[in-house]
Amino acid sequence: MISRQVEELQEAMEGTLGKGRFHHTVGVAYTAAALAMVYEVDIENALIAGMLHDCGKLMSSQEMGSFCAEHSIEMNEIEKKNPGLLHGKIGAYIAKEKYGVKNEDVLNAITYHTTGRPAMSALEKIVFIADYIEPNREEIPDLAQIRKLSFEKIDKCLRKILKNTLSYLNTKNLAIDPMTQKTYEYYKKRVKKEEIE
Ligand SMILES: Nc1ncnc2c1ncn2[C@@H]1O[C@H](COP(=O)(O)OP(=O)(O)O)[C@@H](O)[C@H]1O
Repeated sequence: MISRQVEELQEAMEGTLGKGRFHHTVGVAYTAAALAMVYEVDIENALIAGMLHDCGKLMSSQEMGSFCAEHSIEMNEIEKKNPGLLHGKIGAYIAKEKYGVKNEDVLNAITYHTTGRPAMSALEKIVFIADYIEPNREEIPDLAQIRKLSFEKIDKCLRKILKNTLSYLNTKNLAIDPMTQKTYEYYKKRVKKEEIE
């Protein structure tokens, strides 16, 4: 059963996000819940993290920079150059301060949903993947294969998503957060190790 908290968060997101982003958000929340069933993660936490993952996206790049400065949220050089990357950190701040989320794993899943990070928790992996594969996503290379893989071999799926994301980002003229490359290297090694064992 969907909790009152999840219901309220969904209503709050419907009232604040644009229609497209709201549909994406609900897609992420329920895809994260389905992955949580497979990987034995708390379903409620997956729904909450999914519902709130983009709640930090309601501002312009300039506003993101000022928001972080005002609320003492640390910004690295890449984030200063490409403030859109800050929406994860800002989202986690809003999730905690406005929506009362206390669970650190949920807050980390929101913080790292765009870049990932090495050695992610199961919930962090699930939200990162759900953001990429949810049903409203279109026109991503190998998406059908990645969707299938996400329910079968989670680290292999992460490796594939990170590789595709890096290829895609290299075609764009923007500052790439090196965390994505680090995360890719980490999961490449991990999958290799799993294959040997
Ligand atoms: N390492 C990175 N460096 C710079 N931009 C990135 C990086 N990873 C993802 N992005 C870009 O950040 C934007 C937001 O991504 P994401 O948070 O996954 O989207 P969503 O709004 O669907 O949650 C996308 O345009 C994506 O291509």
